[in-house]
Amino acid sequence: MLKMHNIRKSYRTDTIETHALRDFSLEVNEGEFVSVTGPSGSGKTTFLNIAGLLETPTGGEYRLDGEDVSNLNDHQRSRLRNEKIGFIFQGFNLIPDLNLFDNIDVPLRYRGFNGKERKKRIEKVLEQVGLSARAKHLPAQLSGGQQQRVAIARALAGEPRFLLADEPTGNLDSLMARQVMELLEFINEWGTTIVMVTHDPDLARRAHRNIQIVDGQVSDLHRTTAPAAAEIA
Ligand SMILES: Nc1ncnc2c1ncn2[C@@H]1O[C@H](COP(=O)(O)OP(=O)(O)OP(=O)(O)O)[C@@H](O)[C@H]1O
Repeated sequence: MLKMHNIRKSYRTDTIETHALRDFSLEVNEGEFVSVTGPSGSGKTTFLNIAGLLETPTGGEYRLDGEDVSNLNDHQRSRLRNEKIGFIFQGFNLIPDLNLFDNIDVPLRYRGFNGKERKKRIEKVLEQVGLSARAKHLPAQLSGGQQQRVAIARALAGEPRFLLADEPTGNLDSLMARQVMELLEFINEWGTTIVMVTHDPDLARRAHRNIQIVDGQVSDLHRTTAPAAAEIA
């Protein structure tokens, strides 16, 4: 599903060039749940941003569903991103003035779904994350864990095949973190491929596979259980 070969990403400022990713190669199969760990500054977010087509690599090849997406223009990348990829961030990124229903509605409007289709999708995902009764609440009226579940619902409403999560439990206490992790595991069982960056070793171990990034490279591939892709095939 995701195949990166010798990806490089450098950031250049006036005085210094930082090599955030160096000869970074990785394959993620359809249906897998992959956790990504590594020291601060090792390139985890850079990898996720390239995987999610938010940034372009400086070099190397990236194939998504068999299509070479290494050199797409902004318009092509945002079209593919909207079609295939959902994002979850540490800070939830909800719009404070909009209730839950309307927060989830924003990307669906952008995608051009009609009102009936949007309502159907929003009700479905709110039910999936257990927050149907809260549709008219504002984000500030929810706990951190509930806000993250809304952010997950918003990502799911677009029915992405691929969900990218950057420290999704970083702002949560351990109970809420576990609940969010359980929700991600359910979503993965329903068929969505997940790549999750985390600093939490317990959560990282619960994925099918953990990848460590050190100095911009994959340092170790360690499979903890059989991949979901093999179960699906
Ligand atoms: N926009 C940018 N401009 C310049 N340097 C950058 C930029 N984004 C990232 N970097 C550098 O690239 C390297 C990798 O950063 P990245 O954010 O991917 O690390 P990370 O593993 O996600 O770190 P953390 O765990 O602290 O979030 C770091 O040295 C960082 O300073």
